[in-house]
Amino acid sequence: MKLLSPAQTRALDQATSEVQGSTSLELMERAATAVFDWLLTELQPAYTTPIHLFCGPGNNGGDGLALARLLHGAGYAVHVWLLPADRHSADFAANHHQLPREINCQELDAARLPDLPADAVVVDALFGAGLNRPLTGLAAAVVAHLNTADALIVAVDIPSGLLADAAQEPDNPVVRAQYTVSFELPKLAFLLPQNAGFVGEWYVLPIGLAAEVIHKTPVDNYFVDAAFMQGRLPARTRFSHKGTFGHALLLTGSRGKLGAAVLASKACLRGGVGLLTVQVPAVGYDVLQISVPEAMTLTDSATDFVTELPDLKPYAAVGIGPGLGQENATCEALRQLLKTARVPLVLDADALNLLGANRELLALLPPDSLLTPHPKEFERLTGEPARDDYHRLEQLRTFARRHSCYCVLKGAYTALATPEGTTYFNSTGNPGMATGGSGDVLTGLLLALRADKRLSTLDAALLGLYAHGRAGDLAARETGEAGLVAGDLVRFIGPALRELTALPRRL
Ligand SMILES: NC(=O)C1=CN([C@@H]2O[C@H](COP(=O)(O)OP(=O)(O)OC[C@H]3O[C@@H](n4cnc5c(N)ncnc54)[C@H](O)[C@@H]3O)[C@@H](O)[C@H]2O)[C@@H](O)CC1
Ligand SMILES: [K+]
Repeated sequence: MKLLSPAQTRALDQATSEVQGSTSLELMERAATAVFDWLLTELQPAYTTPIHLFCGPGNNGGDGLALARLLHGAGYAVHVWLLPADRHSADFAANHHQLPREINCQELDAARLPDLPADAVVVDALFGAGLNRPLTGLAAAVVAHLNTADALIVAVDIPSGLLADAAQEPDNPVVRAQYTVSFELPKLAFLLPQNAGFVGEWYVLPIGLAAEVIHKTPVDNYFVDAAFMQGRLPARTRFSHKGTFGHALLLTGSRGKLGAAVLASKACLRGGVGLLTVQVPAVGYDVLQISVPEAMTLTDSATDFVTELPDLKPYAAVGIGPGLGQENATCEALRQLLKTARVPLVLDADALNLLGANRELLALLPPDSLLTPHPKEFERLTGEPARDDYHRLEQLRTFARRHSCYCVLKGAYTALATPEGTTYFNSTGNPGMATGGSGDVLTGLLLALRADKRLSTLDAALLGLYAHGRAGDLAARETGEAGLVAGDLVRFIGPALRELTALPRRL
């Protein structure tokens, strides 16, 4: 799915009306009906549940008024609170006019803000995508009031006070919703950790906006869902052989961190690699041979850490990082790898820390390398702490452009920035995956996909991130989130990839 800017969203609304020959008021009715259906299905309020709708002066408020009418018509106990304003949008006015007289509808007054019992549902329809400055005055007081109430808050389109695609000062008033119900496409704001406390659990409801217009709208950001992944992983043909899926080399492990080497190796094999050779320090020989018999093991001349590169000729892709440690001699091996490798690279963990500590090495990164830092590793790579999540995203884009690489930023909605400046946000995964070794599994899986000669760098990266999260979701069904360990992810890579595999064409 595409992530549109507020201006593009407005343009899409208008274009939809033109293409479909409908009015913006009809579109608003569709939006309100979608929220109405969602509320009844997901929240299942009792007829006695007090539902308080807080409506602003624009179309977000118009959505709230239309929703109040629908709820009232279905027999629910609604109460409408209006934010006084000099001007109202035309569709707000139309819905205000249509509001049945029996509905209790009052203007908000700073001196007498309404009591909101704990069993009430609050609908936040104060401001939506039209917000262009921080809330002040009465609107700010209402937001503060809602945030102290125990009632359940559902934000329409976006929590009021939150900007759809830009940062705001930490003390700006923003509604803290339990649920955010948005239309057609998600917003960038929903994907960033700093907004989680405002957005809560979010839903995107289809309201039939013009697909052909969305298709033509150029964007920088994508949300990677199942539909987006369709067709990216070709099925294996009967005559495929080991060479098709490549021979991967993994440089990994140091004394006490061979578990990382084992996890990454197993993930690479489960990721479908044709052949895997693992180079570990001498101390890791038995460990690897016994734990991962499917892989070939090369040992370094050093006992405790990796210091050398084997001949790189046989390999289709090289991965480096899991459990590597940060010895100087390891750094030299990394330098050699960057200088000599002519095949796709995947760099993770200590390989990234070494790059961060020796930033002159970044100039040696071969184009199209894939880096998989988490925020702390990314900060070491840039050397500049991010002001907030939006700034960090900007840094990620700049980094990928500057170094012509694909750079991941691991997190709840892991981001992938491409050298062309596009960012993809992964949709799979769960908090159970915040556990040691999870990243090593990702590295191994990505390495397998990069060794697969059928896949572009972008598809390999998207498939790896999506399948990794999906493996976590499948594993958590069995283990629960707390009980999930990285080894469980390895077990579910196969099923996750199977779900993604394109079915052969049929007539
Ligand atoms: N995206 C879609 O496809 C659809 C959107 N609709 C709704 O329309 C909304 C956007 O409507 P609008 O563009 O009218 O915008 P809003 O309803 O978000 O509010 C805009 C109004 O608030 C004023 N305003 C902006 N910032 C303010 C501030 N800090 N303090 C006080 N006033 C402020 C503006 O001058 C304007 O009058 C969406 O969020 C959504 O709820 C739906 O009705 C129909 C479909
Ligand atoms: K809102």
